[in-house]
Amino acid sequence: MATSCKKMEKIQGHPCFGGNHHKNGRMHLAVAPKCNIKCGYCTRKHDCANESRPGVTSRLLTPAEAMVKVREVMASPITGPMIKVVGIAGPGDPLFNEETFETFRMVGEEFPHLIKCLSTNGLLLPDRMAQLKEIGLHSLTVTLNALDPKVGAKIYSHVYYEGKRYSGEEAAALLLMNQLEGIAQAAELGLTIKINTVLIPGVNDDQIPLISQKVKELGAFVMNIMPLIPNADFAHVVPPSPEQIDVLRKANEKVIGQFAHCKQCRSDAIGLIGENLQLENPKL
Ligand SMILES: C[S@+](CC[C@H](N)C(=O)[O-])C[C@H]1O[C@@H](n2cnc3c(N)ncnc32)[C@H](O)[C@@H]1O
Ligand code: SF4
Repeated sequence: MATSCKKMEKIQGHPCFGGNHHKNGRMHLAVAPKCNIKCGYCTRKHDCANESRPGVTSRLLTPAEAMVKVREVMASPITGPMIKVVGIAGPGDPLFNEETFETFRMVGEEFPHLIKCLSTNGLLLPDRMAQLKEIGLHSLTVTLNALDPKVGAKIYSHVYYEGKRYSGEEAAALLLMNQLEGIAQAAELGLTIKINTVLIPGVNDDQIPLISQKVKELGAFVMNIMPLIPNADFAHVVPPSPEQIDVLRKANEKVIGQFAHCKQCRSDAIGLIGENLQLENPKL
């Protein structure tokens, strides 16, 4: 399907989907604390202003507090002109928190020109797709680390779905089924889809080419192969070097476009990619 002009315009405004990342910024709203799965590399316990990695936030916001922040950021001469995207990326899983939907509704009413963007592990994508359509989501990022449930079982210790806790291969297979179905539905809806894949050396190396092929077929726009930040169960794993990531991206770019500017942002980052103006100016 050809990408429409309106869609292209929005993609060009989005720094995390190949848009101009020197000019266009994003604002993450940390309104989603709970998560419904457990990735072996994830830790959300620390709150350190100097630490910049996914899952870290200085303070959780309620939807009303998030709106106060959006108004301040949009009114500021420093950030107002650069912010094109409002994203919800945690610190937990946005689809598992009602606050995500409430916040997007309020943002849409007051700032309809801001691009709405969300990152998820994908478990609830099929269940939440109608709501994502209703709030006018534009860009969706899904983290997909394995196509083989045997590999998935090494990454995910449990999955909590419809009131039941799953573990092992059963958990990984359930997560995968919903991720693939969710990506297909999102593509059908016309969302711009990025796939995050965390490279965990010795665990999911062989999954990367399979994932790139599969998500291209399903209609994803771009892939973001990210290096593991050694933490939690994977604290002992030596992370891949930037050169290794580069080689992998090059090997897969013929299959699907590769995003190369990811700075593995915090859940409350504001500014250009790699920047968090909030930390420099807590008033923001
Ligand atoms: C902005 S998203 C958060 C949304 C959702 N919780 C998820 O995991 O998809 C954060 C991204 O950083 C990844 N991430 C979290 N901890 C990480 C770590 N220690 N090393 C590398 N990537 C990590 C997640 O897998 C996800 O792709
Ligand atoms: S889905 Fe995201 S928030 Fe949940 S455990 Fe994994 S990385 Fe952490």
